[in-house]
Amino acid sequence: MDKLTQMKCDACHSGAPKVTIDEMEIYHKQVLNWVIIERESVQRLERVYKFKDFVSALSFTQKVGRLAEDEGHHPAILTEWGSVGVAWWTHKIQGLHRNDFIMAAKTDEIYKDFANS
Ligand SMILES: C[C@H](O)[C@H](O)[C@H]1CNC2=NC(N)=NC(=O)C2=N1
Repeated sequence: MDKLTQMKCDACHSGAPKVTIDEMEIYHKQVLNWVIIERESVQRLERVYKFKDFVSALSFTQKVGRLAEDEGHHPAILTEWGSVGVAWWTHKIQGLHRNDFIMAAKTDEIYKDFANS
C-alpha cells in the first residue's frame, strides 16, 4: 500500500468514484486519528486538533489552507482558541474520494510541527 502522504490529489470531477468499503478500510489505517462520519447523507473524515492558543491554531489553519490550494482540494475548517476542527469530503461526488484520505494524511503531517509546541 503506497503512503498517502506521497500521493497527489486527482482533479475532482462529478463522475469520480467514491472509495469502496475495502479501500476505505485500507486508507483509514494510515489516518487512524480521523473518524469517518456521515452528516446530511455525506460521508466525511473529521478530526479535531489541539493547540496551546489561538495564534497556533490560526497558523495551522493557514498552512492547511495553503496545502488545499496547492492540491486543489479544500476542507471545512473550524478554527477556535486552542483547537481546529477539519473535515474532508469531495463535494463533487458528495462523499469520500481517495483525495480526502490523501489530504487527511497530509494534514496530519502539518500538525507534527505543532504537536509538541
Ligand atoms: C474547480 C475546483 O477545482 C473544484 O471545484 C474543486 C475545488 N476543491 C474541492 N474540494 C473538495 N473538498 N471537493 C471538491 O469537489 C472540490 N472541487
